[in-house]
Amino acid sequence: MSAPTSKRHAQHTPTPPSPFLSISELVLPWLTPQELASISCTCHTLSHLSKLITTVRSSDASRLFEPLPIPFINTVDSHSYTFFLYTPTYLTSSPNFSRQFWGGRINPNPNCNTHFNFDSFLGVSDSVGCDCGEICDEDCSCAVLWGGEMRTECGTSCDCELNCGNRVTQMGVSVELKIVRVEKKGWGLFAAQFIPEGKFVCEYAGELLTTKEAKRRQQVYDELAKGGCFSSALLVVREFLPSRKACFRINIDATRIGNVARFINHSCDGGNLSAILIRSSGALLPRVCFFASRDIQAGEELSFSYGDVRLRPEGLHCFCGSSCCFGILPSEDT
Ligand SMILES: C[S@@+](CC[C@H](N)C(=O)[O-])C[C@H]1O[C@@H](n2cnc3c(N)ncnc32)[C@H](O)[C@@H]1O
Repeated sequence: MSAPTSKRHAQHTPTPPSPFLSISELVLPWLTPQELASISCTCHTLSHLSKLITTVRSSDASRLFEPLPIPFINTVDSHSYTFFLYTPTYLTSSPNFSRQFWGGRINPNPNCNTHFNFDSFLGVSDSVGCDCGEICDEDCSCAVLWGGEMRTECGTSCDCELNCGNRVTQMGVSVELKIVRVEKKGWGLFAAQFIPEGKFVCEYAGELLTTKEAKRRQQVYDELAKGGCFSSALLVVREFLPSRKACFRINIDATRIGNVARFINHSCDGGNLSAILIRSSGALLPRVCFFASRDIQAGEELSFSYGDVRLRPEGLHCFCGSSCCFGILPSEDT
């Protein structure tokens, strides 16, 4: 005699997810917000899944690439998040992908939680690193003090490990941050905890461009900005030689692919962040990293001055709110 099966029990037996649901969960996180919006109109299940994806996306702009989640917070309008591709460090060539998995329940991204991809760096094969062992001591030859705007760290040509104290910019964003929608400025990056003066905040990550390509893109971005609904994030940093007659120029474009630094707004008073060039042993090019230039309280917006000021009457209005505001957003004279 077989045991009776209660109707209640039969109702609660978990049913395997339908192939449609499983495939949707794998495919939808690859879609852009526009594609998600149009697909969510087609049926109730896809609408529900799209909402879940939006919630996960707005809870972490970094898609698990950084040690801490960096949420989007918006009390100003209906934007839940902004869409871009994420890279935790600079890319020396244009990415060969145009989509990135973002917002699914299981993230298949193989780079998750690896904060620093040395392989993407232009290396110097015969460069000399330190041989301090696993963790460097105070006499480490890599820890040369160059003064305010440049520092050196251990890198690929060193024996030490990633948790060596002379690799402070190589572990990703380790302070709590949030991306907040601000009236008239779009999104802005804010401190979600107290950040002491001198603390590393984040790298400026994106596509490393030739100056020719940077100039071409800047012209395109300037045209698009005239339409009013476009934010570009192309940073140009110049490193002057001691003679100051020539300079080495780094162009990083975080507009299409970048990290949370792409949300840092301009402040005419210089803001609370300093951009410092970090040269790692074994890497040919320095990285641009932001450090707190003073103590920053939880809830303060992070900002810096957008480089050389070129006051253009037709430039965008500046809403930095500082007492020395020029009224016009500086833009790079490429
Ligand atoms: C690198 S993005 C910063 C993030 C941007 N707010 C966003 O929503 O993506 C630079 C753009 O932000 C805006 N922005 C930055 N600082 C600003 C300021 N002080 N006043 C007005 N707009 C600003 C401009 O549109 C500028 O082109």
